Amino acid sequence: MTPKVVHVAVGVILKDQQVLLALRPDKLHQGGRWEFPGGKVEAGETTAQALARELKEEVDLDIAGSTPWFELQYAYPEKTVLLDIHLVQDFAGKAKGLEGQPVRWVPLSELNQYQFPDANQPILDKLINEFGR
Ligand SMILES: Nc1nc2c([nH]c(=O)n2[C@H]2C[C@H](O)[C@@H](COP(=O)(O)OP(=O)(O)OP(=O)(O)O)O2)c(=O)[nH]1
Ligand SMILES: [Mg+2]
Repeated sequence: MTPKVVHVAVGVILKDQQVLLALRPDKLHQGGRWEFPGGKVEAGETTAQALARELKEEVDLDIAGSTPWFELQYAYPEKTVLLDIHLVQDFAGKAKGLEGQPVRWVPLSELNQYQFPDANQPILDKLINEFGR
């Protein structure tokens, strides 16, 4: 079987030492874990375009732009993901879970209380290193 890599646009949305998290529904891959909002990049889209679309669809935010931060590939037993992680610090709107999912602004100092998808550890480490205080 050819290993397929799923390209995912991930938004680390920061405001006042807080980051926006959303709870993945139980039935989804890595369900029951808190994620950085985002989703699969579709054919013909740039990562930035995919991210803007996903953030509007999932959490009702309008983003003015995003800054590529880093990429991370991770092999789950069932699929391999390429997380293309962008920072978002310029946005409008009030975050709400448009798909019925809980969303929460979480202080960076409290991130250790949340369970994330297995791939996410490097994102958390880098967040604390670069933005924590
Ligand atoms: N959004 C997001 N996805 C993550 C994170 N960490 C992580 O391993 N993933 C994985 C879980 C999924 O396998 C994949 C994202 O796919 P998804 O199913 O949420 O994609 P989507 O929003 O386009 O949803 P759908 O239209 O396919 O239902 O990336 C994260 O922090 N945020
Ligand atoms: Mg998604």
